[in-house]
Amino acid sequence: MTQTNNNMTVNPDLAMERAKCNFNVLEVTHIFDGGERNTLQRKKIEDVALNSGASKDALGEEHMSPKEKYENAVRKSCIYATMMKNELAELSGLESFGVSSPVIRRTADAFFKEVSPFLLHLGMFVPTIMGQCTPEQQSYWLPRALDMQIIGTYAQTELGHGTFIRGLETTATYDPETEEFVLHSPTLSSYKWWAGGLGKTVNYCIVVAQLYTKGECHGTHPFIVQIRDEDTHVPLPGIKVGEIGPKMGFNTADNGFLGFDHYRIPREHMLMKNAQVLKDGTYVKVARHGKLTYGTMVFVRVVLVNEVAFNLAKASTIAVRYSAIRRQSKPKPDEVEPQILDYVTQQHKLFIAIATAHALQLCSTWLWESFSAVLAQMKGGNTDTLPEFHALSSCLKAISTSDSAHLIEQCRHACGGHGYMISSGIPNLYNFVSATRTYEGDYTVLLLQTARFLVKAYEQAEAKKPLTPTVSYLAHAFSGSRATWDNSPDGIIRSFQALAAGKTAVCVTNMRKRMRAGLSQVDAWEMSTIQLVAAAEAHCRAVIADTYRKEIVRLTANSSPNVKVVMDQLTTLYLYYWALERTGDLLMFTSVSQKDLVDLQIAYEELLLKIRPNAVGLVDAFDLRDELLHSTLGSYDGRVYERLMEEALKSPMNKEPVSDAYSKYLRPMMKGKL
Ligand SMILES: CCCCCCCC/C=C\CCCCCCCCCCCCCCCC(=O)SCCNC(=O)CCNC(=O)[C@H](O)C(C)(C)COP(=O)(O)OP(=O)(O)OC[C@H]1O[C@@H](n2cnc3c(N)ncnc32)[C@H](O)[C@@H]1OP(=O)(O)O
Ligand SMILES: Cc1cc2nc3c(=O)[nH]c(=O)nc-3n(C[C@H](O)[C@H](O)[C@H](O)COP(=O)(O)OP(=O)(O)OC[C@H]3O[C@@H](n4cnc5c(N)ncnc54)[C@H](O)[C@@H]3O)c2cc1C
Repeated sequence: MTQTNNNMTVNPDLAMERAKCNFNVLEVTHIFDGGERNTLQRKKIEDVALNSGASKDALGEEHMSPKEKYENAVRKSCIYATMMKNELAELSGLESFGVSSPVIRRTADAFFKEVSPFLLHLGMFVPTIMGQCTPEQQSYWLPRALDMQIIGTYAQTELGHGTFIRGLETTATYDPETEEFVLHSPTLSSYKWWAGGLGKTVNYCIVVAQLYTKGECHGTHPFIVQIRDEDTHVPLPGIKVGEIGPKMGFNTADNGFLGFDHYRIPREHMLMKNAQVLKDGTYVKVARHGKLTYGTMVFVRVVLVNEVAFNLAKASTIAVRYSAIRRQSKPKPDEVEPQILDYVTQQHKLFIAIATAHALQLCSTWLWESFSAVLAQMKGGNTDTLPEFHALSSCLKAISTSDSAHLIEQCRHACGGHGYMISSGIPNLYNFVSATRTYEGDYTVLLLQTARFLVKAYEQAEAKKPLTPTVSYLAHAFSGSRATWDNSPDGIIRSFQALAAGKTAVCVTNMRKRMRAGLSQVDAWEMSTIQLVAAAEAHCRAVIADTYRKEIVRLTANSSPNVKVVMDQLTTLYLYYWALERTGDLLMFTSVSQKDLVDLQIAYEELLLKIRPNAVGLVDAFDLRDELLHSTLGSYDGRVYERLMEEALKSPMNKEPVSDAYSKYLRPMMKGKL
């Protein structure tokens, strides 16, 4: 059944797939990693972090009680944090450990099937200190946080409000007598809720509260607040803190609640980069843009695009490898059962997942570079590019998380019944990624932020004013004719832009009509929000398609011919897939004909067949070690059935030949003695 490859026993179907792959897998790995240097660095980090075996558990997390799971996650977080401070810090070339390294973050996934209770410390607490403190505050807090002498989280959301930050109820009232802020939770709905690590792990947190001074409310501001004793870890007087209970995922992250009873903190604990309260209580606004206190959220939205691309790469690796070893049905009676990867419907489910992982990975790098440019400009006092960036990061966060969650679920469907096993790895990926659609700004809410920007840009285009780069296509929205359909990649991208422009135009027209009919601006906007969300989605798809195409052309300029071909096939597949998903829109806003769409469908199906021989090579190119996949179905060697059985035998239910439930309940019932 199996054959040996590099001292590893490999399933013969997988070995056959690898033999027929016609491109250089390593070259594609370099493209995905952003260059050969990054691949080498990633591999070194993975070797140091994973070869010691410290990431492994004797008993699978899924068989532990919630308390055991949590304690095990803390244990491994401490091991990993220590590695990050020592050997990994040097390897990742960082002066201080971890904060900007997605590789370090991704490697951590080998340690946690769900997430680390330190995720919010590194993902939001530290970034907030870096982004919202004055230099003096930073020099005090940052070294302590980076060295993990203190552990923190980001407590913004309350029981009553998550989306609407301006509606938060926690108050921070300045007392000039003592030069302190008094934090208070006036209602049940004002209790902080959700912050990761808050339940049991952290001793500090960033608290976002309504600032009152001299009797006036100045809106929400961030404060750094100690909630537990630095030595005993006991919650401090005036603090009510706990864990919020079981969730769909994130069950090792001890998400918590927090309430304050007139709890006092020193004045200096307000994070004062963007606004200050002087000793006498005078409020001073420093920032040139009103929303800079939302900066950590923007940072995380950028990071999340990369995060979900990585998780989608994992799910597609699992599902494609499994589909190569799984044989099912007998369409041709004289032949052996085919690999399920040979079914065109299976290819339709899976190849878009591979292409989307590439599209999002490349977009995330581009987004990160744009973010760095915006930050550099803001350092010089210029916030002009922030609105466009907020619109861009909002829609990319919304669409990338939503598409990834959908495609991960599709990967599960592609694995049939076995995909439903926790040991397949896919349920944990789905539970993690489906939360990303909600947190850090819900899908609809963020698309509506992008829509605000689109409508303004449309009005600028109408007035023939200059447009910012990502919406420059709106300048062509007033030609009066429908965009010409052309099925070349550039032609399809132009059509996606025409959809976004057309949908935005419809929204503006409808809102104006509604206002003429007597609705207020707010109500006219509200009545148009279904279409506004659709316009923002179309805009985002145009941005992703354009960026993916441009980046792949750039990155493959010096690639070998077969790599160029397979990367071009994936990009084209992405464009065809989304054109076919949006045929109704194309008929509305472009000159596409019924025949064009029939031809496009045929071209799409032929493309699936062309990609088919390279499918396993493409997921191998993601270069995800088995430790990161945590999957019985997706391991490199394809020993799926052996692993499923090994995992089943580990179930505590199999420890005893007869369950206690037999004598307690089954037997009495069956004997009529219950
Ligand atoms: C050691 C162990 C191992 C551990 C392993 C880790 C290893 C780590 C290694 C390295 C670390 C690297 C980092 C890792 C990172 C990992 C991933 C991170 C995962 C983190 C997990 C996070 C969990 C979730 C956390 C949260 O959810 S926190 C809470 C988030 N909350 C939200 O997002 C709320 C959403 N709501 C809003 O943003 C706003 O309320 C709103 C919807 C935007 C509306 O705001 P508001 O009402 O104030 O404004 P409007 O009136 O609507 O608009 C007024 C104008 O303002 C503009 N605007 C709004 N927002 C912004 C903005 N952010 N920037 C700029 N402009 C903005 C808006 O457009 C309007 O403009 P106008 O011109 O139209 O008027
Ligand atoms: C796993 C997880 C971890 C989290 N970690 C943290 C954390 O560490 N720190 C923290 O502060 N928070 C955290 N959160 C909270 C998270 O940020 C919020 O749940 C999220 O921002 C959504 O807000 P909400 O729950 O208030 O949803 P709501 O705003 O109540 O949304 C409910 C529904 O109403 C819709 N809706 C709301 N407002 C509008 C509108 N204006 N227009 C149209 N539709 C609207 C939404 O689209 C959604 O469908 C976490 C959440 C989860 C799930």
